Amino acid sequence: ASPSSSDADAISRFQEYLRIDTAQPAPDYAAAVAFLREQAAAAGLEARTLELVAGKPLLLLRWPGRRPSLPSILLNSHTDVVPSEPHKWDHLPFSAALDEASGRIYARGSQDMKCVGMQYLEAIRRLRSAGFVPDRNIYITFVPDEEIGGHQGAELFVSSKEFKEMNVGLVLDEGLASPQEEYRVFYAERSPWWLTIKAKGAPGHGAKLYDGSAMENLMKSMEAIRRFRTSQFDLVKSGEKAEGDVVSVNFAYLKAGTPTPTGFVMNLQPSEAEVGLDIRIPPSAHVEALERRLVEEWAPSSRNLTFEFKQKMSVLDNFGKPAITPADSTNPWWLLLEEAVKSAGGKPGKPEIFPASTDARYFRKIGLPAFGFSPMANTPILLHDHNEFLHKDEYLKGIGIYESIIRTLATHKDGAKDDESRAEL
Ligand code: MET
Ligand SMILES: [Zn+2]
Ligand SMILES: [Zn+2]
Repeated sequence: ASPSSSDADAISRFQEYLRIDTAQPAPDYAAAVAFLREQAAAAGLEARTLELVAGKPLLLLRWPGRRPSLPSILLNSHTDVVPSEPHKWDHLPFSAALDEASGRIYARGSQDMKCVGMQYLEAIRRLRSAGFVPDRNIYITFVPDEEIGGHQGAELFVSSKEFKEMNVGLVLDEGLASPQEEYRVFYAERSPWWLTIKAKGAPGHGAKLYDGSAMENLMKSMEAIRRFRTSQFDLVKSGEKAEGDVVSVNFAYLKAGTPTPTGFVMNLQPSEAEVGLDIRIPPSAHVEALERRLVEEWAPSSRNLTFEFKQKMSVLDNFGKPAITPADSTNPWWLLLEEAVKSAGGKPGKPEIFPASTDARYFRKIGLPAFGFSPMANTPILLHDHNEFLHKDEYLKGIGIYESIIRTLATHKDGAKDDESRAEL
């Protein structure tokens, strides 16, 4: 096949994966795994489906290395995607429509992160047909449930016997699109806290001004939360701090009022009100201070408020230190990754803290180095947004970047005596 026809085939395969509806809360994991197993077979990979939790398959692929005792490389991606509001998109989120005029492929998951999973497989196909054989074992995992916290996905997997037998030395997981020409690389991430704050208060006539209503109790909290949010956002706006270095707080939902079949009662002040918060905490944050702020300022029981965590992840690893992967010359894997991106013609950016959260935290927690990287340059950041898209040429370029990365990381640098750090890998 000519290079252009194989590119067209690669695009079609990407579209096929994108068309599988794996949106939470009811992802079609069976269809995704069936499709990916076919792709793995075509790439000549060994495949196992681990059902660590019934109905939540985790696909584990292996490209055996010449020297399987060396630490292996794990290329991870998640198969689930976040929900969407289909009617608000220009192209339906699971149509994977290729807009011929612009070259954009529109789909939920086109950036987050079905692109990366398929690019791993396409890169391996190409390396194989070029006759490349890895020194190390290369593992590729497709994990469930990342978008709801990964507890029955990556978190379970890292403590499985299958994982321990893999002798993983380095993990690659997702990053973010970059509107500039530099590819973004992430060495740590913020930890998510998802919590609800509930207010109770005296009900009463809608015409009456009085203290201690549920709405008033909750609004005072929301004002305090907003002041804090503004203080953090200002640090980003002024350029003093990066997005991943501040605490973000956003309101996810509001729930209050007395519903009727035709709307809400207007002249009744409700006895309960509730808000949902998405908070992200950088590895360096003073967590105790934030917890105190929550108890004393945002949800004080004195104002009839209670809070409940739906998700509370720690910023620390198993040794009590911030879970970060060194991204400098002390880490030979970092040097190899940078070199591989450059030699494929890409520009790696300055390493950053991922502002959202990924499964990489579970690998970092147990002390493994993990980098977040999704090769999408010159692309607006649209994950979790309407009209998420990836340009087909960026997708194809990304395959080339992974060819270089996999080739470089898979190759054991024998006799690199001039470079002590490398000899350790
Ligand atoms: N990746 C998702 C996010 O950052 C889920 C994180 S786990 C709570 O929102
Ligand atoms: Zn993701
Ligand atoms: Zn996501």
